[in-house]
Amino acid sequence: MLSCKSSRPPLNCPKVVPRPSAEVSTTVCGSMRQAAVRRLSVLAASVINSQIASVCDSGVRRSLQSYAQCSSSPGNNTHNAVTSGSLTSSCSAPYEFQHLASFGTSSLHRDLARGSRAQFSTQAVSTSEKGANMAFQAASEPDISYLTQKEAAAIDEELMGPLGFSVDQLMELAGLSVACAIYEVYRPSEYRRVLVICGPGNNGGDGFVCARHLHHFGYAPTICYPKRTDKPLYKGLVTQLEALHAPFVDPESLSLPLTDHYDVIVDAMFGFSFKGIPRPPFDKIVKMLSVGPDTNPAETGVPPTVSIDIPSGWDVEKGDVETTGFHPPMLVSLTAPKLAAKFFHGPHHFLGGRFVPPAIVEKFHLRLPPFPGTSQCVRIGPAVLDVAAMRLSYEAGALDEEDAAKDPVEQFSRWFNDAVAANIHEPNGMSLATVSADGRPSNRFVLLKGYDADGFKWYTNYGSRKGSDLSETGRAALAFWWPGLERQVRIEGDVEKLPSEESDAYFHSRPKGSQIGAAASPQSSVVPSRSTLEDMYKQLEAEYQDKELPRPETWGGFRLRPQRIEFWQGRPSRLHDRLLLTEWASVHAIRWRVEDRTFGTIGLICAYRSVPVTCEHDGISLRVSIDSHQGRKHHVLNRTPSIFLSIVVLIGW
Ligand SMILES: [K+]
Repeated sequence: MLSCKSSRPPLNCPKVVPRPSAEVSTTVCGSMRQAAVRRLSVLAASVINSQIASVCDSGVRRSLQSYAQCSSSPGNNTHNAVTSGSLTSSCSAPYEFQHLASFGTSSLHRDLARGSRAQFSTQAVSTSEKGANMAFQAASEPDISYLTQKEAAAIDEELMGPLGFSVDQLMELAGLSVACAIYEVYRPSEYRRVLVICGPGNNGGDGFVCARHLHHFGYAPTICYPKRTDKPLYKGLVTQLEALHAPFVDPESLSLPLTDHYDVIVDAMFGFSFKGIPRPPFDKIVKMLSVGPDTNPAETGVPPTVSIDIPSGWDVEKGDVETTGFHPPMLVSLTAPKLAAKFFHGPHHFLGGRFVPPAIVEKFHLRLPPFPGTSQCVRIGPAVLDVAAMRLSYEAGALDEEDAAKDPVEQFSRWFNDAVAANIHEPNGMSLATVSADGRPSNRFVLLKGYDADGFKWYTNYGSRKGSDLSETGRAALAFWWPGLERQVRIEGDVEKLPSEESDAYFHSRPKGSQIGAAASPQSSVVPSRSTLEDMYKQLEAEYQDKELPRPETWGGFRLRPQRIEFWQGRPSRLHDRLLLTEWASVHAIRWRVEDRTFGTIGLICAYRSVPVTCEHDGISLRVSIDSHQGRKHHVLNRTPSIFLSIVVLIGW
């Protein structure tokens, strides 16, 4: 019997955690990493704006391969490493997150260590390098109108005059858009306590509306409203917030460090009608908030500030001419940015107020970016290149083994239905990873077209790269990513072609346009021009106008018979839930068994939450007992002695 007690520091300990040793072996790789990061930043900006394939040159590929070979982050964390930036500064990540890279050895890492190649596309058939670079330029210097103070007021009058809007209507949409923009950058999981400072005019009204929506989004807003008015609109907005039990505080009670009480500040003091220098009591508040966009809230005591329409105290056209020193990291311009916004250099600039009708656009010759989908706000200005700072806390749910279906296809079905119900865009989109006979991996997104106990199906051109990889090796891996639910499903197994009758039936169920497209496209081969493809399409369209198009022999379905299915649910601090089911064949039937939960997770829970842990083993199985505030939990792991050893090392670490 072996017992060990953990004595790790609590989670909020500010201690800097050394990077895991395998990652630290970077004296040689350090400069390559920096180069990779610089290039990745440019690449990331291009990803945001356009298809990127053609800008990823061989140098980037080499740099990234170097990085991948230097790092030892666990499985999915290679993705995390790229997006959350453990390339540059793993020590700037939250304390508990820094530890995660210490655990586990992923199959991806093993594959890379064996010398397999990481996959990067270097060529795109349909995207020119020039096109991608132009898209990047466009994002850096947005083609957008900036308004003078006079124009802003004139638009206001036009909206509320001939165009029939009321002030509370516009205020509602403006405040909602600010709340939505805040949610994009400062999630309530980390920035729950919001101080909204409201001025005497409509900018202050936007602040009230924003505060109300923030409440409904899961934040805890507090209001500072130094100069009250008796106007019914404002009294109503105040009453609405009081009914939500939002506290109101006096300006005198505000003092540094504001970070003790608030995680983010909304500056709704003055908008486009501001003139001169802030008068009391706003002068003191502006002074208190006067820190640059890149300063550290822990040092200044000022949480990140979001300014509505204009950073308060700034001249509406000339910016911070009074040198208030107030430079918030986030600005939400309404209707269109005012000239002062040209002097805003913070990382987050959004446009809100999705209510500008074409009559205003025409009359004032406005150039405005389109709002995506149903969004109330759109990011403008240069894309954020601080990839290291991009991280979300996963809080959408948990996956408990006891709640999961025993049959993985049934479990997949549950999650797939959840994804459909959650309105995830194309929930049947999945990445399909294949490998050629000589070990070159490749990956792309395709659409799942059916699943049942026999496997997961999709259709493609048999002559494509994936088609030939699958014919050569007969193996593939699928991955589904459902962002709103923070869930991932990974499926690996053997692949076979579907019977031709099944491919025929599916082919003829497709819209005629898709059938012709499949027949016309010489998949994965370079075509002289797009018009060649279009000509071929038109020719087939004419030929088969009134008759059935036969399924091309080169086009059909595949089925992956799963051998491993992993269900992954994101959790806070990267302590995700994973449930891995692997197939095992008994004499009578194929069955599934649940693999052990990630050892690292158990080790982490013990090590970083300072929970008492006891381990007992009898040579065949290891019983780990953990005391937590929810009671005593037991985990039994059936593993070989070497695995026991590593678990014991993890727990004792
Ligand atoms: K403001």
